[in-house]
Amino acid sequence: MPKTLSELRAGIDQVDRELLALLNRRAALANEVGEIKRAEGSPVFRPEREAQVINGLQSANPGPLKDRNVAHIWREIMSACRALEAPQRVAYLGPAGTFSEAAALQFFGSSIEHVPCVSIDEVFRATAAGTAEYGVVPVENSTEGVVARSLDLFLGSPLHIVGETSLLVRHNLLRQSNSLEGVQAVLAHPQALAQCQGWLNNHLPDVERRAVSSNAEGARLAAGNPAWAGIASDRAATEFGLHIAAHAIQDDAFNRTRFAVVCLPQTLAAPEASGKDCVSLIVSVPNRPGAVHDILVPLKHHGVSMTRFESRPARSGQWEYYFYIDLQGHPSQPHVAAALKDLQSLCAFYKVLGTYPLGE
Ligand SMILES: O=C(O)C(=O)C[C@]1(C(=O)O)C=C[C@@H](O)C=C1
Repeated sequence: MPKTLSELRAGIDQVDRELLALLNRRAALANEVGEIKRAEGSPVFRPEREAQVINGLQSANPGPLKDRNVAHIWREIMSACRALEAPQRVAYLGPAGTFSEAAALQFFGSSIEHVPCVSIDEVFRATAAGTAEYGVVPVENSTEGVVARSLDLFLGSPLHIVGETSLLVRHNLLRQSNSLEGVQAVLAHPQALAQCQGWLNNHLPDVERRAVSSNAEGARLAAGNPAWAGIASDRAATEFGLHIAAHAIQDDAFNRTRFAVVCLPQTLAAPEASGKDCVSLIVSVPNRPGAVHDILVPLKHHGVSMTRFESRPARSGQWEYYFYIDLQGHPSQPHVAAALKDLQSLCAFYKVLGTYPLGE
């Protein structure tokens, strides 16, 4: 005899009570961990431990819950437990409703103190000055390429990278009404205007495109003028009380942005190995033939995979470049340590930006 709806709901109520008791037991344990950390003066946030918890649960997950939902749920549970130990202040490019805020929430969960900043420079400054313990900055977009300002700021910054997260960026056209009739200007961050140019050319070809400091700022302005539209996230629509006049208008359906999580080394030292890690470096090589080729040789020799290789002008006027390199692995692994040592010996400039667990 199949169970009735009310019997099934009674079953769910029972499980929820058990889950509540278990979650509170977990929170009490985290509180005790917090006391030990306070006594030791060690950091509350431990990204490698959180990565291990999630990886372990995903490997043990019998379903029917999907692995990515398991990750989501436990990130929130750990965020709540972490906040009991001590709330973490996180800086990002604001205002509320930006993709940077969404990335901060995806990485840290929702139990954080928000420190919205007016620019990427300000995120670096606020984090270096201790106004925030952590900063979240965009580094790369799958349609538009590198976020040059972030890469340039890394060069002279005391901050290092302790984590990464990537976000599927879905842009919507937001305005006071839910039609495209009468739009006279579209206001958004230049990267969003670029990521939606095909759609704008097709649907609003003669409408002015106006660059503003962030997509959330465009949405805020569109909320005050019926002839203006913004390009921003679902969250921004809710935040500013706007309609979504067109959904997912980005030209690339799989448009993703990668974000780096940064902090001062004294806030959190380089995370220990989680099993799936990455090392980010900035190097420059002497200006001579074959120098760029030579820095790849130790990687091949020691069997280390390179997952990223970007160049930025060194601004010396000499056609010199800084190379931003991501390697797979952790310096505690002998083959990675050996490759880094050989690589360093070939470089005119060498800076480890960070070692951290690979993000989602
Ligand atoms: O294991 C710890 O160090 C904890 O503080 C517990 C916990 C968790 O909730 O599992 C919370 C915060 C840390 O970032 C890592 C894990």
